[in-house]
Parts: sequence; structure tokens; C-alpha cells
Amino acid sequence: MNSLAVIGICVAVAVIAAAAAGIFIFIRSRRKHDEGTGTGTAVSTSPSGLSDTPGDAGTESEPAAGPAPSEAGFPSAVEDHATAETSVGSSAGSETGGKRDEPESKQSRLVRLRARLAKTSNPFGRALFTILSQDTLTKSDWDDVEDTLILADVGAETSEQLVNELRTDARVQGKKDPAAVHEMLRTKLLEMVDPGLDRSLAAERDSNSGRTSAIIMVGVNGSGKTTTAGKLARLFVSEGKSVVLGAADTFRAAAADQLETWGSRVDVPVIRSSQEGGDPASVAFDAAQKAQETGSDVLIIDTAGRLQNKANLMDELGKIRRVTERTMPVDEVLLVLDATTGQNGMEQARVFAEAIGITGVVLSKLDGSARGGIVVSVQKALGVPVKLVGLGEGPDDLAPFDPEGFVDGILGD
Ligand SMILES: Nc1nc2c(ncn2[C@@H]2O[C@H](COP(=O)(O)OP(=O)(O)OP(=O)(O)O)[C@@H](O)[C@H]2O)c(=O)[nH]1
Repeated sequence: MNSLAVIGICVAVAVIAAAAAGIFIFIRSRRKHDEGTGTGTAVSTSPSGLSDTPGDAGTESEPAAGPAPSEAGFPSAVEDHATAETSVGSSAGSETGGKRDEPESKQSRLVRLRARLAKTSNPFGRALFTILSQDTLTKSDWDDVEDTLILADVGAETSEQLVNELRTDARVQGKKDPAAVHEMLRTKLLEMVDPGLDRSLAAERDSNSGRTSAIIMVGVNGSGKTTTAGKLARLFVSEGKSVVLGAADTFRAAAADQLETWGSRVDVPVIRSSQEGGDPASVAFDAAQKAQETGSDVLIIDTAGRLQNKANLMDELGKIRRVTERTMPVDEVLLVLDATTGQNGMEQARVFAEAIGITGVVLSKLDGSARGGIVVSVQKALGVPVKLVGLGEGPDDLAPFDPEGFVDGILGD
């Protein structure tokens, strides 16, 4: 063999060795990545304070030999012991390449979203205005006003009541000119929306108490719970609050990833199950523990909306609530209601209200609906205020509900 051939063989061996080393390093790094949560700096936590409990590591849901649920609400084995492994996906800005978002301030979003609301609700307002702009209003005009209110989801009974009141007032007060009737309609709608209701979130009230405020998001699948939880976290961050997110929607695997993306954009830790279909109550428990340990201002728990039947739903949501309450009181249960589902959403709303007891409503997708009258119906039916409205898919398209701006939006003012 000549020296050239020897050199050639040596080079070939070196190249093969380098390639093998590269493949080895790649496989190791992949394995490490897969063992984490997929966001880089994930810390897998055993259920907080419960690691000495036999049989909890890595097991799912309720252990077969655990104690029976107690009637006092405390608690079955699963409520005593968070059993599914959860992990913290906190990687600061990992999803955004290390760049942290600056959420829009509350004031700025109020102005921007108010303008958007006025634009989207105009068809309803325009229809009313056209009718009311006539010199004299006949019975058929009043019927049209009622129909328009019904189409805007104000609800049949409420619409009828409102039109009767308007007609009486118009007669009594001798107001036939459109501007006066328009003003009366505005006053009536405002009365129905009820500006006097307390729409503040517990997190706002408790900011000085030093205690974490816990918020649970509920609603049917696709209503916008995960998106709203993410937007809400941003709203709190924009107010200088520290937030922890709990991904207790383990039914839809992508929901936790979605929430993690929201969290990473504003440096908010997200507690999630490291097992697909893990126990949602365990996630809630660990998220509550994490929020307490870190002295966070707000804990927001996202839940699943797709459950086989009402009994499952009651069971799971009730359990999430009780387990969270082992660490801290639950201040808010927010029902996320898709405004585009109109009156159909009302029945679902009732089921959730019955299942877990809600403290407020978030009306999502109001940007895609000209039927904002659902605000009036939902408040009347459930007896709780609409506290927030979702007005788009943008990260800061969530605003506190503002009754005056809303009614002006409906009427196209
Ligand atoms: N236009 C608009 N879209 C919204 C709004 N809120 C949420 N969405 C969209 O609605 C869709 C469903 O939202 P999700 O947050 O995934 O709904 P979910 O209730 O968590 O769904 P499940 O996890 O399946 O129960 C997404 O495409 C969101 O971007 C809103 O205020 N306006």
C-alpha cells in the first residue's frame, strides 16, 4: 500500500468517527429534550409535599385502594394526593427566541377595543336607528324594534319588556322624535346591562392582601378558555402582577402547549401534566402550590370543556375546585361564553353555572358577533356580571367589560 492510500484510509476513518460522535451527541440531546417539557428549562416536579406518599409517583388519577371520597368534600385519594406528575414550563421567552412581550396597558386597550366594539356592533345599532329615526312610530315599527333586539340576542322576553316600557314612556312623555326615543333606548339598555354590578376581578381587589387570588376558567370546548387564560395573564402582567398558569385541560393535549406559549411570551410559569390525559386535579393542586410557594399574585387554571356528560363535568370541575382550595380559596370561576353561539350558549352556560358555581362571565369572540345583546340575557339568566370581553384573536384583545361603551357600541354612537 502506498503512502497516499494510507493517508486516504486515515482521513476516511476520521470522518466516520466524527460522524458517529455527532450522531451520539444528537441522540443524547434529543433524549434530554424529550425528558423535559419541551420548552427547554422545564423542571419536573413531584407532587408538592406529597412525595413520600406510597404509590403516587407517576401514577394516574385515583389510586384503586385509596380512601373513599368524604361527603364533607374532603377528599378522595386523588384530592389528598396530586398523583400525576406535573412540570413547570417557565422558560423565559423560549417560544419567542428569548424576547419577552410587553403587554398593552389596560388604558390603551380600553380605547382601542372600544373603537372596535363600536364598529362590530353597528349593524344592530344602524337597524335600530333607522327605525327610530322616523317621525312617527307605528305598531309595525315597534315590532321591528323588538325583532331587532331579539336578533341581537337580547332575548325574547327581555326584548318585549323593553319595547313595552319604551312605548309607554314615549307615550307618557310625549316623545316621538327619534333622538329622544334613541336616548330613552340608550337609558333602558344601560339599565338592563346594569352599570351598578361589581365587575372587578378578585385579583384586582386582593392585590394588597398578599394572598394569591385563584381564578378557574370554565366553558365548553372551543369557547376560548385557553386563549382567554393567556390573555388574562398578560392583562395582569401589564399591571405588574405575578401570575402562575395551571394547564388543567389535559383532555386536549395541545391546550397545555398553547398555554405554555402564552406563558412563555410574558415569563409566566405554566404548570402542566407531563402525561397526556393526566389528572387535571393534580395539575390544579401543583399549580396552587407553585403559586403559593412563589408568593404569586394570581393563579389562573384552565380546564377542559369537552366532557362526556354533565355528571363527569360536575365531578371534574368540582374536584379541581376542592383540590385548589386545599391551598387557597378560589376567588373567581369565570365562564367563557362564545358570543357567536347566541342563545344556544345559554343552556350550556346554565349547566356550568350549576356544576361549579360561576362568579362572572367572559364573553369571547364579541368581535365576530353583531349580537351583543347576549350580555343582557346571560346576566339575567345567571345572575352574574359579564366581567370581560374578548374582541379578537390578538394577544391583548381582551378588555374589562364597560357597560357605557358597550351600549354606545350597540347603538352605533
Ligand atoms: N375572534 C376571536 N377569536 C377568539 C377569541 N377568543 C378565542 N378565540 C379563538 O377561538 C378559538 C378557540 O379558542 P381556545 O382558547 O382554544 O378554546 P378552548 O375553550 O380553550 O378550547 P378547548 O381547549 O377545546 O376546550 C381559537 O382559534 C381562538 O383564537 C376572541 O375574543 N375573538
